[in-house]
Amino acid sequence: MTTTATDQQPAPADRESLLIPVGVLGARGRMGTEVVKAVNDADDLELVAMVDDGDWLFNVADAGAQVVVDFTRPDVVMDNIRFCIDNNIHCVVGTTGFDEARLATVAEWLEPKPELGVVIAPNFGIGAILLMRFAQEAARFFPSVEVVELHHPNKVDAPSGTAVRTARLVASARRAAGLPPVPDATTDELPGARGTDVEGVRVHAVRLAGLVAHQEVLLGAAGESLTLRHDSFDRASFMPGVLLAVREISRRPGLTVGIEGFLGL
Ligand SMILES: NC(=O)C1=CN([C@@H]2O[C@H](COP(=O)(O)OP(=O)(O)OC[C@H]3O[C@@H](n4cnc5c(N)ncnc54)[C@H](OP(=O)(O)O)[C@@H]3O)[C@@H](O)[C@H]2O)C=CC1
Ligand SMILES: O=C(O)C1=N[C@H](C(=O)O)C[C@H](O)C1
Repeated sequence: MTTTATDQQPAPADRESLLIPVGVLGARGRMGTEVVKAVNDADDLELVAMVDDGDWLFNVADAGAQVVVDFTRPDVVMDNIRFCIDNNIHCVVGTTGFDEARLATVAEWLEPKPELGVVIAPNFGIGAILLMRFAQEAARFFPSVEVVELHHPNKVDAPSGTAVRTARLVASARRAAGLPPVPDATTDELPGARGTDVEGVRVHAVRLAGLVAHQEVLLGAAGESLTLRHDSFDRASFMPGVLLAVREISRRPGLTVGIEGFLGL
């Protein structure tokens, strides 16, 4: 029997036209390699361009990419986003290094293109996203809180984007609850011993061979502590979130930070 477009399954030619053409930036990197695999394995996506350092960025536009996934480096990601916006390509960005100023710049670039979407997510792992949410929920009940992130030693940025976002979310929940500063009597300290300060929350970064991406949020009150921990043992853990963002982004114009909303959180 011949399958036609009126049957349950679209005819092969129609099916091809339904595939989302995807380009990957940083395609030969640790995350990029995994994204290339995930896109190739997805029935509804088509990998049309792979670009890495030294490659011609115009390849993604020439190949007709509708969505670009960027896992490159903090020092190049802004140029990549600008290029995609100029070329009317939706962006799914996992690269770290975004502060408020950078986010505001991207939002400004998007203003003249109201149909375009850019999602910037410090972490696409579902467990990591839930950990951030749980930490935010717990924050108001505990006077003390610190964040510890642990990563592979090839990571160039510290602390991790996820840790910075977690600390900001926790700090915001503490402010909303009217909590005083975290108690800390330290006056005598070797540089770095207390980590870095993100909006009043101490963040510590560990780099260790054998690790991938891990984070703990330690919360303390009189006589008790709560430890929230997430482990990405394999970069495959980020792929369901990346693919969800690729599929959703054309329906989410403007700038989105984090994929919590895509998950119904
Ligand atoms: N949001 C999330 O869920 C996750 C985010 N990340 C973040 O993603 C980023 C990448 O991480 P990771 O894959 O481990 O890093 P890698 O260094 O393994 O990969 C980055 C790749 O991008 C390449 N690159 C550099 N400049 C350009 C450019 N201008 N255009 C295209 N490609 C370029 C690099 O080449 P070269 O090596 O020659 O510089 C490298 O191949 C980091 O910021 C990391 O923190 C990581 C995991 C999960
Ligand atoms: O570089 C990594 O590996 C990771 N980077 C992201 C971050 O900085 O938060 C996400 C995850 O932690 C893995």
